[in-house]
Amino acid sequence: MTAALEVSHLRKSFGGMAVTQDVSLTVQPGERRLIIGPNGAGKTTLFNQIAGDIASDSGSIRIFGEDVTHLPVRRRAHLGMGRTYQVITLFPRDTLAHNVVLGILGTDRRRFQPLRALVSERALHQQALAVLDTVGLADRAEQLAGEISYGEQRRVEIAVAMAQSPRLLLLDEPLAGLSKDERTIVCALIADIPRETTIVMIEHDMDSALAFAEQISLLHYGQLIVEGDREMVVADPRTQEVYLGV
Ligand SMILES: Nc1ncnc2c1ncn2[C@@H]1O[C@H](COP(=O)(O)OP(=O)(O)OP(=O)(O)O)[C@@H](O)[C@H]1O
Repeated sequence: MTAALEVSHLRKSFGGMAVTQDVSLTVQPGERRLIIGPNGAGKTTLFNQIAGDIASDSGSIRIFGEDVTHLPVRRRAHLGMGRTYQVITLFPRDTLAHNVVLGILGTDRRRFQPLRALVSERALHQQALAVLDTVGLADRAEQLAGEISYGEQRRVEIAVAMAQSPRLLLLDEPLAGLSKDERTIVCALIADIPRETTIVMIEHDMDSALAFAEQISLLHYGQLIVEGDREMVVADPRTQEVYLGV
């Protein structure tokens, strides 16, 4: 079976500091993979390399068999890669509906055809309402993004990423900063994503994401040091020592 994501010997240094070091990782289609590790382990840098937000020093990245190592973010998105960011990226002074429209246009060809975009503005708005409806926020469509709760903003971001029907979705700490109740809602939203979408998720707080994780990779000082199914990784003494600090 062709892997959904195949990362081979990936490296990145910033100013001589090695942040990811020879990272290799394979994620199968439909898999739910959790990437954990202490602060500064290199998790977000690895995501930025996979998504194309930063160039890698060496190594390669394939999604569904296609070598995307040197492709820009937009081309990777067209091949089915979607992502959310650790820091919320919605425009706070813009309405939810308009934020969703911008998200949809991010990978949509209509973005490059202004005349047709005008014609389809109404259709886009309807599409945005449908996207917001998937996360129970259609009735808040005309509210400013900055006026809704942090957990609701997270839901909108995930809905926008899903609106592009990604085959591979990268979620960077989607539970960070959420209250217990908000975490429950966002976890349920992620659990409902169909298996056609493979998910790789970074989460600093392992407990919050444990139910999601089928396979876990532990990153420490830029290296994957433990990898396997949930029970195995949690029980591994290196996880206990490095990550849980016991
Ligand atoms: N653009 C950059 N320039 C210089 N250093 C960077 C850059 N991006 C990340 N780093 C450094 O690389 C290291 C790893 O950062 P990264 O954000 O990837 O870690 P992380 O595992 O995601 O951490 P956290 O759990 O705190 O989000 C840190 O020491 C960080 O300061």
